[in-house]
Amino acid sequence: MSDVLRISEIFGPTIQGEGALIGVPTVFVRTGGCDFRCVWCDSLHAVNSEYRHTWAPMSAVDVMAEIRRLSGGVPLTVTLSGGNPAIQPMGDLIEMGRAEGYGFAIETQGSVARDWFAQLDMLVLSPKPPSSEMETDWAILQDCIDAAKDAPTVLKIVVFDEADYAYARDVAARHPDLPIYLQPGNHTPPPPEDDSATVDQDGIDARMRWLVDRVIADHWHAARVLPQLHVMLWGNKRGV
Ligand SMILES: C[S@@+](CC[C@H](N)C(=O)[O-])C[C@H]1O[C@@H](n2cnc3c(N)ncnc32)[C@H](O)[C@@H]1O
Ligand SMILES: Nc1nc2[nH]cc(C(=O)O)c2c(=O)[nH]1
Ligand code: SF4
Ligand SMILES: [Mg+2]
Repeated sequence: MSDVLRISEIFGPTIQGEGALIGVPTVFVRTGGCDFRCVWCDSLHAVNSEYRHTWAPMSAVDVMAEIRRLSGGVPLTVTLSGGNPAIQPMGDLIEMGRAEGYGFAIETQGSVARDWFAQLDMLVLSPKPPSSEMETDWAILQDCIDAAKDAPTVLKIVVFDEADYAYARDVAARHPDLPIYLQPGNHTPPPPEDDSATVDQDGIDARMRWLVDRVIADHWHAARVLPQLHVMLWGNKRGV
């Protein structure tokens, strides 16, 4: 139980604003550090190394104590996000929390597979479309799916444009058995030093209407299109 986790922030409970668990009360554990640099990342304070002085080294015991405090000791679903939480040793935290009745979901881009994915209540794989300027390693994405074994696994793709949409169709064709969620990109992500920056919600809504039209025109009836609910409610504010 001695592994150190690099933690950017622990906040909540709030509601999960994205994807399969949208609306579900959750505490977020946001880790610091990422192996990707998506051009439109909305969480650069947990990615860029110039912010690493804000990332606290914490033991799984310390993180669990904070989750317990925030949740009033009443078990809920904990969401591990980041940065990329898959580059951190999360196994002990998950084991400890599950023993107390807490559930664990993770948001990760599918670039690192871990044995402990099999202990999750929800693995959200969010491979990155062309607009991110990142490349997908399809073999590693498959390793992530395999590592999850029987743990519920879903795909969540951010879509900004036609090329991203084509990418999402490709991901769905490669993994027809996995539920797939599409979310419109926020083209006004917060600069890492100013999370009060305003969001162009009208622009995001227009992109979501385009995305809905696109899905319907293709008769892509297995797709699920959702907004970032927390962005609609609180804009780019951090910690919600
Ligand atoms: C900040 S990431 C952290 C977890 C992990 N690194 C990942 O990308 O899945 C959490 C989720 O936010 C999404 N996201 C990041 N920036 C976004 C933006 N500008 N618009 C919409 N979704 C965004 C990511 O695609 C991912 O699904
Ligand atoms: N409410 C809320 N929902 C979220 N879903 C994914 C988030 C993330 O940044 O990973 C996030 C977040 O930061 N807040
Ligand atoms: S993988 Fe996730 S945390 Fe990392 S840069 Fe991309 S969106 Fe941000
Ligand atoms: Mg976010």
